[in-house]
Amino acid sequence: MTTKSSRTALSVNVNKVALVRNTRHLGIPSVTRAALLCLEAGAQGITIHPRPDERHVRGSDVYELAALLKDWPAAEFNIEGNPTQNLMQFIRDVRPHQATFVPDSEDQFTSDHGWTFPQDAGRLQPLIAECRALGVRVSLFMDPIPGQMAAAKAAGADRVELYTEPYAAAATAEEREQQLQVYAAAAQAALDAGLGVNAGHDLNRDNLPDFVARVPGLQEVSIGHALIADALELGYAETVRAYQRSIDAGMAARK
Ligand SMILES: CC(=O)[C@@H](O)[C@H](O)COP(=O)(O)O
Ligand SMILES: NCC(=O)COP(=O)(O)O
Repeated sequence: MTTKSSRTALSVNVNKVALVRNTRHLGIPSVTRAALLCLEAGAQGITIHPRPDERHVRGSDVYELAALLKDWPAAEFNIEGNPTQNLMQFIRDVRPHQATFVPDSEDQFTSDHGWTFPQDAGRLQPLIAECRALGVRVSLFMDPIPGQMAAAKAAGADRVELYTEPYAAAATAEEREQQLQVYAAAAQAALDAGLGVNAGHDLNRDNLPDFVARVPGLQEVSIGHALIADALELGYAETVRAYQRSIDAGMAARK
């Protein structure tokens, strides 16, 4: 359980390093080297989303990153995916710290919605139970709807990951404030249900401070697209430090 002073962990999603790597048969940019440099710079975890079509992260990346992270016991490995597709074999094989269940179709452009209860409960419960029996924490990718959180807990989840694209897409200060209130209410409902709170999708170093400051109990943010884009300009190490500064600014502003 996080306290007011608990620090929000940064988990770097390296999907987009793999996307660039896959455009040639040269093995560069290296996904494992990107993860190593981010960990050395202070990232608290690595996230991947090995999609069935292997458009970016490939099965081989999963095992290579698992091997790397064995040398980083303080860092967490978070594997995302749809447990009714290819995710569960990776979870059984490498037993990451966390499995994040995402309801994506195989050909989905990107993740754009969370699970829906009670409709999804029946097929998720046994898969959640299997992960937990393997010692793997389960986080469910969810829209910020307070009324959905108790059902996510009842399905056996440990945490929810709040889908943050609607927050990131806010075009005005008023819209951002409205969104912050939505996410704060959803996070509080998750906490009240006994769930941990993660968040991700389209977060960046500019929208991160307000989110960290206002969303209660935020344990982890997983960030990829914007962070890797920044790393193309700043390098991995300086980028991770910049995102840690954004998190620190949000922590300092917590009431
Ligand atoms: C679940 C989520 O929002 C992201 O973690 C996801 O990994 C994005 O997938 P792409 O990198 O394929 O857009
Ligand atoms: N779960 C969110 C994630 O891992 C990365 O999302 P994005 O920062 O690439 O949008």
